[in-house]
Amino acid sequence: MAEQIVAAPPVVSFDYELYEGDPDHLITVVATPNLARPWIDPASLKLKHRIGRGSFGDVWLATHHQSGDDFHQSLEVAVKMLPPIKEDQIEKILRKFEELFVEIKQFQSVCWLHGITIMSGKICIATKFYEGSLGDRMARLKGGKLSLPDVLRYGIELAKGIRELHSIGVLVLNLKPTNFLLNDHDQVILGDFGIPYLLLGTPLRDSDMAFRLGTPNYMAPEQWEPEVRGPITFETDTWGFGCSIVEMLTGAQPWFGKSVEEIYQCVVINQEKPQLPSGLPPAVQNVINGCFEYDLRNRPLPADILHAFESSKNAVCNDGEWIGLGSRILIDKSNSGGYSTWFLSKDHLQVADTVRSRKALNSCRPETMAVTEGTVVGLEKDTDRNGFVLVRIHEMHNPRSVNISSLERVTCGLAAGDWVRLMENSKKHSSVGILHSIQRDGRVAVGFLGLETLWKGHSSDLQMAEPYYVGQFVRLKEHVFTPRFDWPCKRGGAWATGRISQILPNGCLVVRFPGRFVFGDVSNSFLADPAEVESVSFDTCPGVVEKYQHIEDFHWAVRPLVITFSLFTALKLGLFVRKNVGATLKKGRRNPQVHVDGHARDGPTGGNSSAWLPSPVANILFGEGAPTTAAAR
Ligand SMILES: Nc1ncnc2c1ncn2[C@@H]1O[C@H](COP(=O)(O)OP(=O)(O)OP(=O)(O)O)[C@@H](O)[C@H]1O
Repeated sequence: MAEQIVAAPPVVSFDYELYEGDPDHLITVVATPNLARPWIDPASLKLKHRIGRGSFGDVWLATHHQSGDDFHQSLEVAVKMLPPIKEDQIEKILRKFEELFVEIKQFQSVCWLHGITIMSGKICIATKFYEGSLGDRMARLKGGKLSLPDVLRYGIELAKGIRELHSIGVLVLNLKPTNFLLNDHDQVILGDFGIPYLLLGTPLRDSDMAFRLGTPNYMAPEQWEPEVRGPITFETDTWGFGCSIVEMLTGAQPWFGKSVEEIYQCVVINQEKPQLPSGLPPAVQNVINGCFEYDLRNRPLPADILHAFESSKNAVCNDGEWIGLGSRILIDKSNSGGYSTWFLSKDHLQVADTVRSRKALNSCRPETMAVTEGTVVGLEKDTDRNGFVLVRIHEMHNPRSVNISSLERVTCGLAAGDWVRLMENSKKHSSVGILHSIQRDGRVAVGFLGLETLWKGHSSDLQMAEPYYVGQFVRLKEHVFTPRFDWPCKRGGAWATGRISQILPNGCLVVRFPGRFVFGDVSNSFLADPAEVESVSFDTCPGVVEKYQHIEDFHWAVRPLVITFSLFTALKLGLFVRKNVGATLKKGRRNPQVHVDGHARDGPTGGNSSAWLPSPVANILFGEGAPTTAAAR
């Protein structure tokens, strides 16, 4: 099959045209093959030797020979040979590459692409050969780290490269110093233009590769299992950028020395973050800390990073220490409903926008909805930061000045962060998700469990869904027999009830079961599809028994406590009854007319109390020597 594809490659056109070469060799006017076509004849590529081996394939130094009627050219290129891909997928990758090729070639901070070919059944991507990478440079330095001015300079160039790729919808997903190449002007160039993104959704032959989408030490939490903990978005690259900056500043790779499983445990399960060194300009410290937010929506975008790095560039003196005041003040998330500065600055309000008070993120905390619905009629300066807007509220004469961070834009009845349901069910992904963005023209991006990337569509495809919040009790719906994820059962076999401990950006619920007792390291946390669960509360529990059972869901200790308490109460009751019965019996002996002869007239308050109790219970309550009817006689 691969041979068939090789035999029928995209038509190689050698039309002549003028071009301006790669950015390092500007305005070299030559006649050259048609640059809009990425296909390279494999016979024109000669591999010389391997210069590196990465998780996404080997890199070879090669010579690319090109010739036409009146030109001949031999160029040294680097060839990235991708891991084996299932044959029926190769054409798909080639097409994807062709779509990106022309656009990527216009970028200043992304490696110069020569083209693509297939050799020995493997996809090979030829790029300009650079002298080395930032990783190589760092390895040669004492301590392996760069000075702060260099980190800021390279950081700015990198953020620009990432922003360029994002502008055409490409995620890099593999940001790390060995992928940052250096050009002749000591500028950093993105060596990986998004190969993991190119391979996204492509079944690979190597099962280990299929499970990850990047280099573990630099991978964001959602990158490990994008369908489950995703989606992967532009902010996924922000995490990788933060890891690279930490490595440049400290000389130590994040999670160095840990196995892939250990890194997964640290990043995904324990939610740990790489440690930043101290003494950084506050703006840089804020933005890099923001890169390690677990919820990707709270992370900054490359534009925010550029802003912070550029504002700090001039505040750094020669010895690498920073001078002067930092720029942006970090909003304490605890005071802003769980939203970071970066989250809040992603949507800029405009005059005529409909707004309402912002609810706390993933929380049911009752908010004072100061603005249930209003219209923005005026903006203050710096509206993307921490400014104020004038809002006209229905039935209020004068517009009110409201802090921008306490408002959310409502379009077609929806605001970013709302729970939404897709009108048409899909088998592949959950029907309930979280709205990530809504444009003023109604275009939406939604995170759905089961999808690796954001679902894009129109608000008319969605309807509001019941919101979930952290702390809420949930149980699988009755009609769900085979849930998407494992879900524990109670003793009787019914689904257990758990409590939401976290909500992932795709709506996936992390549910803990405090009512279940588990030994040792056994996890008591389960994932759940929001479309498969229903809320459980005292109000929804129909009877007393159900209400009591719901109390047991709060903590596994409730049942043993209740049993102990019941036994204790029974014991106390027994002693109380025994005392009273004893007194009555004594009275009865003194008064022989009291006739103790049978069940009908005996009762708990009269005669021989133990007579109406089964003898074992009587023994427990009154002791072995308790008087039975016969003994009494
Ligand atoms: N265009 C290039 N010019 C010069 N050197 C390159 C080029 N592309 C990659 N390299 C170097 O080749 C080596 C291997 O690169 P490669 O990207 O395969 O490995 P990696 O970065 O460790 O892994 P990954 O496959 O995850 O990207 C690196 O040291 C890198 O700097």
